[in-house]
Amino acid sequence: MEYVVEMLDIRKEFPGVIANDNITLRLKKGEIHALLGENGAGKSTLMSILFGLYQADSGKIRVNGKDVSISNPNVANELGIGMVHQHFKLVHNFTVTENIILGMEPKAGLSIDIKSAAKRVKEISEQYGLNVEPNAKIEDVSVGMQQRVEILKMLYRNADILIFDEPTAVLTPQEIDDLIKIMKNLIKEGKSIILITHKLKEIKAVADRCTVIRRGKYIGTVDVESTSKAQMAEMMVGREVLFTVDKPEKKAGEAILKVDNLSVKSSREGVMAVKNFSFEIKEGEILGLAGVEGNGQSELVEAITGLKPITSGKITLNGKEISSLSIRERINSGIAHIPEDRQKRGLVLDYTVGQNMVIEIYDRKPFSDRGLLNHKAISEYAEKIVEDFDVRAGQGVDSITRSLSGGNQQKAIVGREIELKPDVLIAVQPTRGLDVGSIEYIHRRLIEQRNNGKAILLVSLELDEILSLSDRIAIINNGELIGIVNAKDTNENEVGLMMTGIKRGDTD
Ligand SMILES: Nc1ncnc2c1ncn2[C@@H]1O[C@H](COP(=O)(O)OP(=O)(O)OP(=O)(O)O)[C@@H](O)[C@H]1O
Repeated sequence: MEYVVEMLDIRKEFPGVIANDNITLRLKKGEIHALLGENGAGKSTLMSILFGLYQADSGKIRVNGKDVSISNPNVANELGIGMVHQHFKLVHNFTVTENIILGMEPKAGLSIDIKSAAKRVKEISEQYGLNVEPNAKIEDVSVGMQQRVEILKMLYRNADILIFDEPTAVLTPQEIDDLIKIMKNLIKEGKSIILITHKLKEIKAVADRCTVIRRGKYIGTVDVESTSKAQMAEMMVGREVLFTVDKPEKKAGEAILKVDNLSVKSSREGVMAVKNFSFEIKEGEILGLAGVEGNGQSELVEAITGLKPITSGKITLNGKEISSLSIRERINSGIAHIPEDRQKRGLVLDYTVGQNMVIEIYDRKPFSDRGLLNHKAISEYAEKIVEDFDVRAGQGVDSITRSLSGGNQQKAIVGREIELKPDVLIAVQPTRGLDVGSIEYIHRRLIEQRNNGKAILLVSLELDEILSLSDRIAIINNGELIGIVNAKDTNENEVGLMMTGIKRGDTD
């Protein structure tokens, strides 16, 4: 049997949008098959249909050659289909093993024996090189490890058709390399994989074939080895994508944001997350903050935006100290923030897109006047953001935000914050989860802000992004400033080395 899964002419409509418009995808046994498409193209919907979370309006699914009807995820499991979602579904105060057996029916009359379950978890972990400790608590392990627990959960249920939905979006570069090895091991052991990712580099590194969809429609399936990244990008977006941004030379002006000797506590008792950290960002400058995840970047950003109190030091905006101002007062003074976690901090998912676009400024004129909301002004303002940033939503600004695809939610936040025209924009992972076309657009808008004399703090785990957008790069390690270098006179190797704590000159 050549194909383990055949999804034929799958159609799924939501109010105002055809998410899947007769899509066909065929997965061969033993291959890694990438599924590529713009934000909102319909990838998650298609995979949710395969996993039994949604029902197709029409079309056919065959598994191992047989017609099947996948009415819910239990049926998918019985057919050997497993899925690792973008947002993990683990219970934090349970152990790895407890999470893995959670929801499994005990065999008639027998309770599940945790000890033998832990033993089997260990065996599977060793067989696939997952390195998971069965008795560790989820709250104590890294995000990369949590993902491996999700992988183990599928393997424990004997899944051999594995769906990964943007698995690398939450991982550090090292964890990405490890995941690539794990996926290759899985294939060696006879599994077949569907991989959703926006990163063409990853598709090139692991996938055998790639199916491309655009606006719900099937565009084609290509052999990855003989197709270039540019060709795949063009199939996906429908136009040529430039992988570089144009950044004109510019002399930076006066310092807008100044951080002096800042120290911030970590959420772990007795530990400082940021230690005596100082830098400034000038008018017309992008300062990149590079570091391995968890080295104090989040706390630094929280301290500047007012989400977390500082322990000592000073933060000044346009010459005025803001260290003890509230979040809203800081926004009103000219700080905007694209947060790390769009679902927790960025958006209220049950509000409409329109409401979310004015969430920080609805009490200003013209959006409200003497306590009355001006719905027309709010809609017009929101519609402009949605149009400029190409936020695709079935019912435009009236769509409930939860119904937007992940990437479109991200574009909405980025648009909202840039549109505030802030003096300082704190942009944390601004392009996480975005397709290459949208990344290109957001990069252009960030550079435009800089060219207009605004200051930007760019926090990103993508070194390529830091190096191509920043004017200067500050490197953080273990909460300390390792150094600030000019982007023009450095490279990935040097910044990578500094991220491990080695100062410039230390190696001479
Ligand atoms: N439950 C829902 N209700 C209404 N519309 C929905 C729902 N789920 C998805 N959609 C719409 O269907 C379209 C496809 O969304 P989907 O999440 O499948 O895209 P995607 O390709 O996975 O995007 P991304 O790369 O941004 O994650 C989008 O326009 C989205 O707004």
